[in-house]
Amino acid sequence: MGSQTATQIPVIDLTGENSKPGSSYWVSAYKKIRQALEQHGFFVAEYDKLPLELHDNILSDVAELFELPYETKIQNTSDKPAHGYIGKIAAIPLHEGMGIDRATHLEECEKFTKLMWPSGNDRFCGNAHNYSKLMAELEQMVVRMVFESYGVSSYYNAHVETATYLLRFLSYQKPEIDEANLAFVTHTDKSFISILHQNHVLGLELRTADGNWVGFRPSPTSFVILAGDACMAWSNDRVKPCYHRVIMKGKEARYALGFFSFQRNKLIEPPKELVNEDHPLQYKPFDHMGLLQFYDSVDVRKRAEHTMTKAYCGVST
Ligand SMILES: O=C(O)CCC(=O)C(=O)O
Ligand SMILES: [Fe+2]
Repeated sequence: MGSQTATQIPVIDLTGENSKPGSSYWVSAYKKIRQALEQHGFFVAEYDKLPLELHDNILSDVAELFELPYETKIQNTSDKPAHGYIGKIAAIPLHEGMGIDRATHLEECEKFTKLMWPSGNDRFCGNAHNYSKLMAELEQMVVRMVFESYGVSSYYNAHVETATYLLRFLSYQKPEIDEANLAFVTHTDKSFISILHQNHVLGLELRTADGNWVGFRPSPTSFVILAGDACMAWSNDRVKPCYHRVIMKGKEARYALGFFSFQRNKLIEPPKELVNEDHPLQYKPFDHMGLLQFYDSVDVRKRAEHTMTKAYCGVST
């Protein structure tokens, strides 16, 4: 713990008894989480509920998934932007991604597995589903802490009821030339919260409040928690969304899992408690999928910018 390359990476221990709501540690942890999200838009959670065996198995499942033929992988389609197969992008040729929408539902994991392995792959399906359930628990713990830190826990249950989760499998092939290769462009996520987890290969970089890029040092119990644009808008601009990117170097492939929360069938708006004279209302109520579609419609260079959320649903001044 505390083993991150730069001192600026906030690491928050959510292991063991620490994840018990109401404990004195819980209160100090949510204060630190709020501070980290307001300052940098991310923190690293130390979390011990993912068994080491599942960590190892799901990452080898991801490697196996990307070995499937291209024709099979492109079957992973979605009507939602950035939810299905992504690959062969000229600017980031090392990257491929695939996704299971509503991955906490077993039938969605089954549907995906059947598409990829028509003769079945129970191990993959079970691992994807179990991983998603554990990540949903972690996401909900973080959201609960954020809501408590702002004194708006009365909104928490309704928020969780309308949450939906996307699990993405991410692959970055080893670069042919051993120099810094941009493998995922600098961007903020459009999610509410994102959780990134990965194998031992370095590459993920996060931008801190002072504008420095810091490298994430992975471990089986480390999870990067990022605030997305939707969380920024919900918090009425208190939380900062985190800019991040992937740079590949070296001789090994990097496999990672992205777990993204969204709100569905309900408009997102800042709780009235977060709007006052010092913090005038910044966003109109907005539909989360509408935000994704808007991002998908704007110029590709603008797509990575969190300011597009203002363009979509900002209150004009
Ligand atoms: O590979 C990673 O860790 C980052 C992926 C990412 O930023 C994303 O899918 O939004
Ligand atoms: Fe991202």
